[in-house]
Amino acid sequence: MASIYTFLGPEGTFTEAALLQVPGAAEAVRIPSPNVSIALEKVRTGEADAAMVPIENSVEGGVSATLDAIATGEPLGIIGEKLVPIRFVLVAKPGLSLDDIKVVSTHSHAWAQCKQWCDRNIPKAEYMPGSSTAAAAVGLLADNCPYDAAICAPLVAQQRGLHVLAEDIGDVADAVTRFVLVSKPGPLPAPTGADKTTLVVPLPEDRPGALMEILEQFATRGVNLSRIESRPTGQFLGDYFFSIDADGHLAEERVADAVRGLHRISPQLRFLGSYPREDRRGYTVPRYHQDQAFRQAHAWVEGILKGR
Ligand SMILES: O=C(O)C(=O)Cc1ccccc1
Repeated sequence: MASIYTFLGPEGTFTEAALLQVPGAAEAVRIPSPNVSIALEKVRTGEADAAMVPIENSVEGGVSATLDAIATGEPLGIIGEKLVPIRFVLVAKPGLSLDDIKVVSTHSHAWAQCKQWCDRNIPKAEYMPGSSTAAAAVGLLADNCPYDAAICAPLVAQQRGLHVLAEDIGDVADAVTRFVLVSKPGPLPAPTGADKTTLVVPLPEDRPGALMEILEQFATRGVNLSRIESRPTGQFLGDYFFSIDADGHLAEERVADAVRGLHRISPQLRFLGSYPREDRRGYTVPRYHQDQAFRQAHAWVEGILKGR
């Protein structure tokens, strides 16, 4: 287990709440980072052993800052995931009421998840992007803060004694955010039967069917995908990579075989990790995609080649 953790800070973010679910993290050293890139860089340089960062949520989809920062630079590995139910509160400078709110700051995903509430209750308020919900909330305590209110977790509002104007302002009652624990590449966590594998696959060539060829590698081996997102590489217009989560562990033959297939098509792919699913949801693998079927098929071909 890691002994020094970093996370998207400051104290009181949803990301810190996710980190505190990791056994031992509450007693370990926890260094806040001002953004996801800096958190991952601390792992690359060895300043931290592992970083907790948001990757996906049930309302907004993928967290682009994380998908991009993990896809480039010195390779990193995902060793675990945590799911956190998200509840938002609106905090404001003392003395203000809803009608006084002209500018609101928060993390872009929090804003997207409270948009309908804001349209209904503070329709004139403009949005000012913040690096995290907690950074926006704590900013209200500074002199000359350029915004009037922030959307954040109840925890940071309570910790900092902030003036709460409204509670439970999320548009979707059961919103959940998924966070991943990232370290330097190393041995994979053992397979549990309910695992996830994360990959970054650059689209090999701009030609008809290139994406279908990538998807076929999973489909023909019975590997289900739970997330696929395209992100621009930043090199030139129209150049994309795919960030993919697949059900299963690299130690399973069907996943390994799919990843080998992907490597033939897109040799620059990145394997980011195989790790236990937080929801422990297993998957049914038909007989012909199970390890034994792969091994028998392999042995059968070997036998023919050896003249048996
Ligand atoms: O800003 C935070 O508190 C975070 O941890 C990122 C985030 C933002 C919105 C929903 C979930 C996580």
